[in-house]
Amino acid sequence: MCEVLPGVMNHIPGPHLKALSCCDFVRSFIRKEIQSHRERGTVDEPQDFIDFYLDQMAKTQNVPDSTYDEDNMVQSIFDLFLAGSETTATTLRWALLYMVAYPDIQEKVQKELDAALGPSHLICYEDRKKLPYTNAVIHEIMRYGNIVLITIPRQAVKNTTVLGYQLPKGTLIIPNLDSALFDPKYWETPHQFNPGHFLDKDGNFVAREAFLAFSADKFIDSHRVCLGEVLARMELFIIFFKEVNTQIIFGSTMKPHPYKICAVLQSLKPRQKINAAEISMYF
Ligand code: HEM
Repeated sequence: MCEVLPGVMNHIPGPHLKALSCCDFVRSFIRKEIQSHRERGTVDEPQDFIDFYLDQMAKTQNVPDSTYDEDNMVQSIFDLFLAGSETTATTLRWALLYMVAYPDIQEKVQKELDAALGPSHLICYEDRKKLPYTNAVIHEIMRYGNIVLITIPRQAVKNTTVLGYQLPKGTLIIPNLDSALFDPKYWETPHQFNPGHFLDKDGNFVAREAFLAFSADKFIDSHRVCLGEVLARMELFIIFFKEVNTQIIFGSTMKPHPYKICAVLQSLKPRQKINAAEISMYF
């Protein structure tokens, strides 16, 4: 309703007003950032997204119908915040919960980390190649957590065929990722948390065709994918490592119910599972 009738909804009381005011807050923060980039004047040597966008705005200022303007830049940055923060944070909340719920798996991850890297190692994304079990656990957290049930709605730009179905130009397409992530045709035990889904018989990591947590593009021949997939994979790997190795605790996605968790610093105690009761936090 807010998108269809924004003028009206702004005047009707209700919880959506708080959400709208939070959006306004983020947009005004972004505008201030853009202003400070303008004042810093680094457009000749662009350092980040805002610099590149300002550069592009300058280059296209005489191009009729150019879509590079400040309002679009604000919305693009807003989208990156929205799409990029809640998704990763929610996945990490599932990660913590599953590690508590499956202590045997947590222990295997810790053993693999200790054997491959040692407790004080500074992790980098490349290290995932030495950690097939940990990598498989992260993938299984994403599959089983299934935080984005359906993707962003898309529209067929021409008459097309998807999985044998004829879709005329203009058809609205909403891929259901949930159905692929739990499809018994592709997963041996779809309704169990089983890192073995991503391991071969020798314990090597294997990518799975039906792992569509970031997009359904492989199946529907779409060019739209998650823009932040690589960043998200890196963040998840590094923060998950930190969670398990040091036992640090920490919108529209499938979140776990609020839970209480306890964390014990590895440096203070002999290595143990996340289940002791020294520090507790609400999420
Ligand atoms: C666990 C983390 C994440 C998951 C599971 C996830 C999942 C998804 C999914 C399923 C889509 C829809 C793709 C489609 O329509 O086929 C999407 C789109 C998108 N994601 Fe992510 N995402 C994650 C993290 C991120 C991060 C870190 C960023 C950026 C910093 C990001 C930016 C975007 C953007 C901009 C789109 C829209 C792309 C477009 O419409 O062309 N995502 N994401």
